[in-house]
Amino acid sequence: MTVGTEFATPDPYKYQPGFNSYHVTEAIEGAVPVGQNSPQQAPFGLYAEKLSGTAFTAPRHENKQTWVYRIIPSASHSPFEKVEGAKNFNFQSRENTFHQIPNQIRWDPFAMDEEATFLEGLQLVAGAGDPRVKNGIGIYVYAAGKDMGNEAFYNADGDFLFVPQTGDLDIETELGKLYVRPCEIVVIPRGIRFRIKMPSGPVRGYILEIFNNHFELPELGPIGSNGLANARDFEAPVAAYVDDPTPYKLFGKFDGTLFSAELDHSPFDVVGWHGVYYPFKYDLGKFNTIGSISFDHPDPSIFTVLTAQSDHLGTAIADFVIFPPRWLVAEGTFRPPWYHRNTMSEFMGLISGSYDAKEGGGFLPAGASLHNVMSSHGPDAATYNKASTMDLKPAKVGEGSIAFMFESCLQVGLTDWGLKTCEKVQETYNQVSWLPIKKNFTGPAQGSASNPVKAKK
Ligand SMILES: O=C(O)Cc1cc(O)ccc1O
Ligand SMILES: [Fe+2]
Repeated sequence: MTVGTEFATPDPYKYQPGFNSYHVTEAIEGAVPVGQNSPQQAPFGLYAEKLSGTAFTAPRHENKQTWVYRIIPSASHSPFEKVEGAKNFNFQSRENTFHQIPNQIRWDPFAMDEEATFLEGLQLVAGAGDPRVKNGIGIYVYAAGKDMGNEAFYNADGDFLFVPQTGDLDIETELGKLYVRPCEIVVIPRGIRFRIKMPSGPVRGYILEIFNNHFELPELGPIGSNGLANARDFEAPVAAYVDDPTPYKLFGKFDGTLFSAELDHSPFDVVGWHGVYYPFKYDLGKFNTIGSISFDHPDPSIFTVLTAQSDHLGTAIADFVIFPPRWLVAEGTFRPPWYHRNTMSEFMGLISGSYDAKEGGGFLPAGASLHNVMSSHGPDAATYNKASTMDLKPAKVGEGSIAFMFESCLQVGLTDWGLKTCEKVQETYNQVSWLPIKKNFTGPAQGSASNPVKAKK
């Protein structure tokens, strides 16, 4: 058995381990002042700057902030101007209305776009809520083939959780560098400036954006003090800076609208930092999967990697859930997911392989599905037929596969791009999956001798 994903490309960067850990990191020894945050003059002529990810007054266990020591303050840029008519941008702005549809939706694999930079190839597929009141989510796909060059981006609306499906992301952030491959995820919290290069060729993947709070590890309850995604396996970057007078264009997403400003230097000029507000990555291959070792199919919450809570304890604005390779041993049990309707909405994607509830095909790597609030779904006919008659020996499912779900308490709407422009929606998803399911009922016919109650017409 291997733990962690084996990658073809070695990771060129160093990291600091831990989830929500307090980190201190210096690219030049002594860049972070000793004993105080804001001395009259910071070391090496650096500027001290605070980056707040929660209200100043947030309780200690929630409080997230970082002090950065940088060459030029981040405020040194030209005024922001709205970007008009840019390629592809269809963010969650006031002008964008969603299509609210109760039907089950499934998409063929989203297209690659080798001509686009990450920002040009970022498409909002679905979303809910409003960034202005910090309540809601965005679900994106990205497809790109060009490095961002001297362009950087920050998102004022929320945190981004990237799920790469094709190609490696080399991400330069203010707080250091992260190299992220398919089967790894990366979170870039609100406000942190970054740019993306793609050293292994064109990239494609999914992004979950949350307007509320931040991602946390789920509670473990009776599981105990270890299991699922372990804190030690999350990795934060170490400080890395460039002292570079090349002009940069800084893009900002603010209320779903894209703005840009000019800088006369690199925004990646932080020489040292300390705090708990930083980007981080995680290898999904390190997830410690837990499941039923007696009978019945458990709720998928046992597969939660990260959760972003709403203000209602236990109800997530968005959970990030994975379905990794695992053993199924439950006895006397229909092992795939049950048929169900859920008060939460379920957006699913596939990084590689196949998914055990869709033996009939059609849910493909780089594709997706959406089962909205109370939209009925579950195994397709082929899956039911197989799983209801199979010999229940212990079996490994999902070998070489990894599916995931963004599960939200919010009803999710589709953008024009997600419903039409992408041209990937499968018109017959519902018909091919569930209409072929046969009636197996073996009870006595109504009105017969053993069941004299007549059916009311
Ligand atoms: O619908 C799905 O495929 C996702 C899912 C998986 C599971 O094991 C139980 C419930 C659920 O919604
Ligand atoms: Fe489901």
